[in-house]
Formats: sequence, structure tokens, C-alpha cells
Amino acid sequence: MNTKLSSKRFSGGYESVNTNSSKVFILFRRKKSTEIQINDGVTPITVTWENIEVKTRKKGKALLNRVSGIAKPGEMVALMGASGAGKTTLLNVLMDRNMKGLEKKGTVKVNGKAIGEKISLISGFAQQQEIFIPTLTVKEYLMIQRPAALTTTPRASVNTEEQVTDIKCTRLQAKLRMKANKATRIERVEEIMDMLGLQKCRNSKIGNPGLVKGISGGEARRLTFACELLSNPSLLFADEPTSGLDSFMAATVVQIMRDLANSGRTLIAIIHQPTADLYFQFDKIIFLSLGRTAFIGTPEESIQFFSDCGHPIPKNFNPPEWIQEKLSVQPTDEMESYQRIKDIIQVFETTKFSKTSTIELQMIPSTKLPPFSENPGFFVETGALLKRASIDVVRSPAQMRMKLIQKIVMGLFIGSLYWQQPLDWRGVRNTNSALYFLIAELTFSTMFGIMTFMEHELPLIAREYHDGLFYVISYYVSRCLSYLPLFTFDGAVMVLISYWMIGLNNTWQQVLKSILIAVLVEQSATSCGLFLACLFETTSVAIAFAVPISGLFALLSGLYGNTNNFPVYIQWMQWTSWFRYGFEGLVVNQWTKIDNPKFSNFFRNFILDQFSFKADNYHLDVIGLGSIVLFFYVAGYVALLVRIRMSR
Ligand SMILES: Nc1ncnc2c1ncn2[C@@H]1O[C@H](COP(=O)(O)OP(=O)(O)OP(=O)(O)O)[C@@H](O)[C@H]1O
Repeated sequence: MNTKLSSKRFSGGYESVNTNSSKVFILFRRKKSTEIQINDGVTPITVTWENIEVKTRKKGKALLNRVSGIAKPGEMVALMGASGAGKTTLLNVLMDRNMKGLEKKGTVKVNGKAIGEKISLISGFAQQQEIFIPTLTVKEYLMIQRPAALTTTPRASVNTEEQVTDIKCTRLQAKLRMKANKATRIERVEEIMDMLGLQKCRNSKIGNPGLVKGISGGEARRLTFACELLSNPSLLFADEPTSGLDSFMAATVVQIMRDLANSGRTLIAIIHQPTADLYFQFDKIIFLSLGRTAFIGTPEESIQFFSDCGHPIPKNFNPPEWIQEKLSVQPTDEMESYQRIKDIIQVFETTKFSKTSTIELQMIPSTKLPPFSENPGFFVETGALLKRASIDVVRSPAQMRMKLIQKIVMGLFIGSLYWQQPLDWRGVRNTNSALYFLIAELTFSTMFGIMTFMEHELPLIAREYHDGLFYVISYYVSRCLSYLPLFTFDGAVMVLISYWMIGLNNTWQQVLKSILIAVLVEQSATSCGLFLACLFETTSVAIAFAVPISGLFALLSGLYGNTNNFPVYIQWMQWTSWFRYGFEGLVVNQWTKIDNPKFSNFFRNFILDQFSFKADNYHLDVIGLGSIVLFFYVAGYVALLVRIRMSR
């Protein structure tokens, strides 16, 4: 069937009129563009991808097959196709992300240059399921979100002669050129919130769907864009930005994208089942099917192309839905579907659309790239991240409250159980048990607690790291510092509560020395838990390792057997156990200075001897604990670094 279709642009919209009997009449009015103000320093970016082939490494399954295309400055490009067509794989190839287990051939170039994973440093990526910090408000999140972009990124200084023409831009550039102070950052965040309609929810907590009530889905989607705009990228990728939104909200998001493209940026987005109205807002549509390019061209051309292929769009049918259906494998009719898709791809490869695209690819000159975003340095990053992490800790009062309540209850319980122990051999035995119990309590809940804290945050950190926002060390130091009060104060409270109840030696020096041991033991458990959480992908695996490890350290404490009586080849292990150092530290601190005539040196030596503890070992214990803390913090950093680097 020869179906001719004429399509012409008119001011603010498209009119597509099918001229044969199965007439399609589509009238779309482009919404008036709200003027983009954050358009300083936009460097024109052309992304090209040529003969991309992706296979799985193990089975050699082809995911993409000779896929080529181009996205130019000011273009809003939609990647479309049925589920499993290869859209996400192509987007990942373009961004050089998530390629684990896959083998890639072909080239991706930005302004004619192959820059590999550095593309992250000049682009933004609005993910479908953006990960936020739920306890922060919208404004707080934006203020702290991009320390790099908001402080020293010299984006405004590039290509200004071609790009910056209006006064607004120059003004904004001037602000960016100044080392951004707080007022400048606030102004920029305010501008972006205005632009994306986030002012209404500026002080609302972001929340966590299904767990903590927060901003709506549409607001979260706009916040995603806001985060990306802070770094003012000239190239923006988006993964299904309209999915899950109502039609009004989807139109708003597409309008935002349209405005961004109008300001000279290049946008590439996976779009799932758009309404006809939204479909015609795009400049270029790329349909993928079975890992191959089935069409590249304007929305109007897609209608013409499918008509020419013998699949004219019926009256009142949503064009993208119809096309997608023709490019999907129907489970009830697989053979026919494969044949139909093969035919469409074959036709496409002989059309002017495919040829134009190939010619265009050859003609792209190598032009200047925007500067790669620079990290503002360890201290600025750590400060910004520490602020974000601290707000998160403080805004999670339930977590703080629970930790504190738990330790108060345990302090009272231990104190009541070992209430005012006398100075006889039974009392000494009970006192030592109480000291051991304090060490155990400082260990287990802490170690398992920190593991659960970390799990939710790692995807966000991996994402931000690959976006070039900060060094892993900045995040790690800030997170450790933010947890420090939470994982020291409660332990000290527990020890203090039980201290007088048990009747431990209470000169102020001994109290302080006991608290120092308690803090170091809790920090040993914290750092070990952090190390395991960084090392293993899931909390359950980390816990599976933590249980026997902590059990082993507990066995080496000296309470369950005199460590000097252990076989020589295993004795050395006691020096790796914070239980050993902690228990000795508390026992020595308790029994070396007792002001009681009944308490002879012989009795004291007898007490220490049963564990092979030495009266002058307190300082050694502090050094041992400090070394364990340091070792696990450093090991945790290395584990996190490797894991985050490998997660790209
Ligand atoms: N790492 C991988 N290992 C094996 N197969 C993969 C991998 N990544 C993707 N695939 C397969 O490649 C095909 C294309 O996947 P892709 O995620 O790109 O599709 P899509 O078009 O984005 O689909 P959807 O719209 O459902 O997200 C699918 O069949 C998928 O199962």
C-alpha cells in the first residue's frame, strides 16, 4: 500500500496529515518555551556512535548489532523500541557505564574524539530511579549535591565567544568565575528550582517511596534534572524520564528537556510509550529492535517510513505505540514477528534516512570539548559531604534514639546483674565477667548495625563517584566522621551507667581510662563492620562473615582460656583481637590500683595471671586497639575504592 504522508512544521508545533483514505490527522502544539536561564557556557556537543556491537562475554549473545547514529547540539533524541530491544545497552555504551560482562566493538565519539569514560565528566545522567538522601530537603540536597560544580568548575569560561550572547548568561558566568561563595550557590540553586518548578517543595524532605513520605514522583523526577543542571552539562542523558508519571507531569518533564535542547544542549533519552503529543516534541527518534537500528529520523519521517514499509498508522492511533508494536516480537506469533522486523530493518538500511545518517557520521569535524569537571579538592569535598552525611545522621533520630536506648538498657541490665560486687574471689570473677560483657556489647550491636547503614548508600556513592563529583577518600572520611559520634557516645554512656552500679574502681583517671578503652573497642567493631560492608555486596553476606570472625575474636579474649596455653602456632592470633586488648585494658585498669588493705599484690597478680594479662599492659592495649581501628579503616577504604571503581 502506498501511503503518502505530508508533514510540515508550523510555528510552535507540527501538523501531520496523511493523504490517503486511512487518514491520520495529528495536530500538536508545542508549549511556549519557558526561557532557559541556566545556559551559560554551553559548549555544542555532537555525539556519534558507529558500528556498535555488544556481546555478552560468556555466551556471546549479541545485544547490539552494527548500531550507528548521531545526536547534535540542540537536538532532543528519543531512543525507543520494545522491551529488550537494546535501548539501555546503547545508552550504557554511549555513557561507557555498566559494561561489566559485556564485550564492545565500534566507536563512540564526542565532538569527533573518543573520550571513553571521561564522557561522565562533561555530561549529566538523569536516571529513572534516582537515588537521593531521603532525610534531606530538596533545597539542602541541591545545595550540597554538587560541590564540584558549585565551587570551582570553570565551565563558564569555555567557548564563550560562540555561545554567550545575552546579558543574563554573562552575569551568571561572572558569578561562576568568582570562587562560588554561599550566596552565589544559593542564587544558582534558586534559579534552578524556579526553572523546574521545585519552589513549592523546597523545604519538603525527599523521602523514600514506601518507607518515608516525601516529595511526589514528578517532583523527584524534576529534582533529578535539577541535580544534573547544577553542573551545567552540555550533554544530558536520561533514562525513561517520563515513565510512571501522569500525562501532565510527563509533558512538564519533556518540556524541560525541550527547553534544555533549545538552549543548545544535546539530549539523549530512552522514552517509553510516549503520547503522540510528546512524541512530536522530539527532534530525532531512534527505534531499536532486536539490537539493531530500525529507524532514525524525525517523528514525522517515522510515520512516513512505516507507511512506506507497508505499516501505515491507522486513524486515531498513537504513532509511537503502533510503530513499537510493529517492532516487537509477539509471543503468539514469533516467526512472523521476526520476519516483519527483519523486513523493516532491511528497508531502513536502504532508505535515505540510513544513508543520511551514515554520511553525517563521516562529516563530523573534531571540535573543542567542554573542560572536564574538576574536583574542588579533598577538603572542600569532605566538608560538603560531611555536612550532607551529618544532616542525614541527625535527621534519622529513630536510629540515634534506638542505639542510645539499647545501650542505656544494656548498661542498666549489666549494672543490675552485677550489682555492687564484693572484693572476694566470687566478686572478682563476676566483675571480670561484667567487664567482658561490656566488650561484647560494644562489639556485636555496633558491628552489625553499621553494616546495615552502609548498604543503602553505596549505589548513590558509586553513581556520584562516576559522575566525577568527588574522590572516594573524601566520601569515606566524611562518612566515617559523621558516624563517629553515633558509634562512640552510646558506648561511653553504657559504660558510665554500669560503672557505679557494678562498683568498679571510680577514681576519675580509671573512669576515663575505661571510657577510652570502650570507645576504642566500639571503634574497632565499627571499622571492622565498615570494612566488611565495603567488601561484600550485600549485608547478608557481610553478616555471614562477621559472625564467625567476631566469634573468633571473642574466643581469643582470654576469658574462655588462658591465651598463653593456646598452641604456639595459634597464640599470635590473640594480637589481632580487639576483645583481647579491650578485656585486658579494662581488667588491668580495674585491678592494678585498688585502695584496700585486703587486696594484696599476690591477689592482684593471681587475677591477672589467670588470663596471662600483665599489670603494665594498659598502654600496649590502647596502642593495639588504635592499630586495629586504623587497619580496618584503611582496609575499608581500599575495599570501597576497588568496589566503586569496578561498579562502573
Ligand atoms: N549484562 C547483560 N548480560 C546478559 N544479557 C544482557 C545484559 N544486559 C542486557 N542484556 C540483554 O540484552 C537485551 C537488551 O537489554 P536492554 O536492557 O538494553 O533492553 P531495553 O531495550 O533497555 O529493554 P527495557 O525497555 O525492558 O529496559 C535483553 O534481552 C537483555 O536481557
